Amino acid sequence: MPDKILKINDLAVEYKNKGKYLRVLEDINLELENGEILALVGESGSGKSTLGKTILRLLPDSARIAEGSIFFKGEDICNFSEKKFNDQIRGQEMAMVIQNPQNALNPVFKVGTQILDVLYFKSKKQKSRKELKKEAVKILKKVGISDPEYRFDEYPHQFSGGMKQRVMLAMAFISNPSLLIADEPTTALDLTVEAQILNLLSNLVDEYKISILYISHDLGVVAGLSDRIAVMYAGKIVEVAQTRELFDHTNHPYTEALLNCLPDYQKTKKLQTIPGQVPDPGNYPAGCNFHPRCSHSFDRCRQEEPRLEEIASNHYSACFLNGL
Ligand SMILES: Nc1ncnc2c1ncn2[C@@H]1O[C@H](COP(=O)(O)OP(=O)(O)OP(=O)(O)O)[C@@H](O)[C@H]1O
Repeated sequence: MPDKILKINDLAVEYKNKGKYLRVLEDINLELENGEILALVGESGSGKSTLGKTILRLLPDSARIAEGSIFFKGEDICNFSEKKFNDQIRGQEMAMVIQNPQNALNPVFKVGTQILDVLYFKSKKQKSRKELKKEAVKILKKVGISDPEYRFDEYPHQFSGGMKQRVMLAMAFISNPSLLIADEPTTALDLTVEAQILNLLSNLVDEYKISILYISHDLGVVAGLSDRIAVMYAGKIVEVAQTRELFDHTNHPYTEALLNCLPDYQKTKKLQTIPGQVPDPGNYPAGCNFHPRCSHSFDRCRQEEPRLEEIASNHYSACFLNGL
């Protein structure tokens, strides 16, 4: 099996808006090793979710892959038919957890029934739901739901946000996927529950040895979880490095600005923001997309687009400051 579970080459994605395609992702090159947790970080609107949805083919009809390829376990999955992708990849080899589990769980069915459904399809309809109930209860227990036999017969609205996210993780792991795309799974939770879910995720990763693309707007959250971090801005990856390296030797001014925005719990400095906003697709500036918000920008940044370049071992950054 190839070392890289996922290899994205020169990917560009567009959404149709008022009859015109606008580019939302451009020049995306990313690789994910087996068993690696790669965090995708950036402000709202930078294109993180679009990338996750592109990999899992969950884009709306108004979107298209304009360029590039996505190799999963050595095969270009962009060439798979919808049926092949559905039968072999989505929900089997790749699973997803999203920010709001409320939207993923069906409110009219008991939580246990929804887990049973997943187990039933995993058994290729060979086992009866009665047989599978023991397994479902075991799974609920494994993800930290106390009193699982009783909880099995409850409805999603009777579960807290953290419990619902535990259930979503349980359902995602049932098919033993090789890749999990986690799109801000803890954003709607309070800090202590968030920490519990991150711990649960780490434990599941250790046990199942899967790869994770973890989408977050918060560098603080991914610091203790990810092996590597890719920072996105306005549809492009601007910096990629091992987590420790990214924090210790931050290169791109955008990454630096994101780090400066992390809350200071000692309260020794004021809460920082990045002036301005992520530009909308179709309104990207000439040159470097970040230059209007960058305090280090100079003439070249306004004229040319910087490309990702290796600035240290396995550390890539797209900034003209590196050439000075
Ligand atoms: N269905 C859509 N049609 C048109 N444009 C879209 C659509 N979905 C997203 N976009 C645009 O694509 C850009 C990237 O959005 P995306 O949701 O991928 O960013 P994000 O980094 O995940 O942000 P958030 O954390 O807020 O979800 C944004 O400018 C957004 O407005």
